[in-house]
Amino acid sequence: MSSRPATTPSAAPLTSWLIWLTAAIVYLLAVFHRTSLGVAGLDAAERFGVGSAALSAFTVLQIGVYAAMQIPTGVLVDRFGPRRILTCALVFLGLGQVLLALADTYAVALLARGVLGLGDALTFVSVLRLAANHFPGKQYMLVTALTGTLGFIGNLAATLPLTLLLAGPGWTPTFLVAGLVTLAFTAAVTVAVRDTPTSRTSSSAAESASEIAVQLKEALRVPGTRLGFWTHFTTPFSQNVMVLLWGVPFLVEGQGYSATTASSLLAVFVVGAMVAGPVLGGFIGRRPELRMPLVAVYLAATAVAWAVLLGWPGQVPVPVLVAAFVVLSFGGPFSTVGFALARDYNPMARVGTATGIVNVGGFVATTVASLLIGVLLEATGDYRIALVTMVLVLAFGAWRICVWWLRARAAVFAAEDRGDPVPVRLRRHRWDSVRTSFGRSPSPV
Ligand SMILES: N[C@@H](Cc1c[nH]cn1)C(=O)NCC(=O)O
Repeated sequence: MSSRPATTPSAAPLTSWLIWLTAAIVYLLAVFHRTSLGVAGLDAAERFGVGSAALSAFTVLQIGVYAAMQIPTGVLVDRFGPRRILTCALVFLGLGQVLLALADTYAVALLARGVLGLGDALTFVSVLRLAANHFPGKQYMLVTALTGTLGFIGNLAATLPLTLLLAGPGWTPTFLVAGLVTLAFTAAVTVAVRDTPTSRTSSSAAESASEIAVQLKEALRVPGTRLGFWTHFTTPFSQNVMVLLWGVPFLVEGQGYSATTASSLLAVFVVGAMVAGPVLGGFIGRRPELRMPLVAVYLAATAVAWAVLLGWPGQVPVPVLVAAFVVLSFGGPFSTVGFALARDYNPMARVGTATGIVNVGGFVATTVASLLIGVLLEATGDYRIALVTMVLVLAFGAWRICVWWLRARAAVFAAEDRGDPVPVRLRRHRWDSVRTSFGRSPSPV
């Protein structure tokens, strides 16, 4: 069973909130830097004399670095503590952006985005690991959701304000200042962040490669980690795919709306997630036994939203699009359930590793769905057919959630039967005996 400090208070003190806020601002900065090429893409193409294929290499590199680093980040943060890893993140983010500000060749710019991607990859899991140290389980969902909300503020800052700065002071001053401010923020982290309520830094003993492999295997063996992975796989990808890539083309080419209407409609995703995150996080934190039933209801609502979007005859009216996008925008907030599962079902020393594993889920679903949509669109030229991918990925994820939900419940009941403490009290149902059909003996909670 998970080891928790015996002294965890029922509500975190103000200092914990200030420590979290400092760390969450690092995430805000990371999302700002991550999304800054969205509006700077055309300037980049002009500055470096490259076309759209070379531009997309920036995104591919960034996503590649982010994905490859999630599990190593989890391991590093468990080993060296979030304070040190967040400081490294700021250094990479700041140096990357300074390098981009001064870059005058495409190769240097690509290197800059790679360095920046490394900093970005180190951030989110570190913030959650810090939150796990400072907040009791019932506040963790809220804190995770609020972290996501701060990320959206970083995203918003990288839209109109950044456009105005690029049009005014220009590329070099804008990115130079952004990079230097990020580097300077290391001072705030050094002064304000404490890894745990009782110590400035925390680190585990040096581990060999084989011990790290065991730690990873142990985290993966826990049904709660797997359930978290599939929950994070299934809930946020609709929102991500629409916002990051296919939303505007679907609305403009597939539905015949203007580019302005399309980008205004995409704002629904940001506003919906920013509002829903804290509300959902606060509620689920108080009623953790309801989190998976609510995820199930949300996935059913997502399926209905896609059925309406894809089945509507002719152009989908704006109010219907808004309603469907509001539903899809709750995917980010619901994805935080995955991180809460990682925290609740793993010992504290392994929460970073488990969080890294869970974070990979959303990335995999978003990438697979985006690529499949592109392939199907190329083959058929029909957005409705291409976007059926979303329903298929949703159905696959929902199936995996069902499998691991039953396994996680079986592990909780087995722990209860042994007299072990469990993070969430569940009520047994008749269908809980279905677990035997999956042919697994109950794994550790
Ligand atoms: N699913 C997001 C987190 C989130 C919370 N609310 C809305 N989104 C996520 O996994 N983020 C990882 C990152 O690095 O941004």
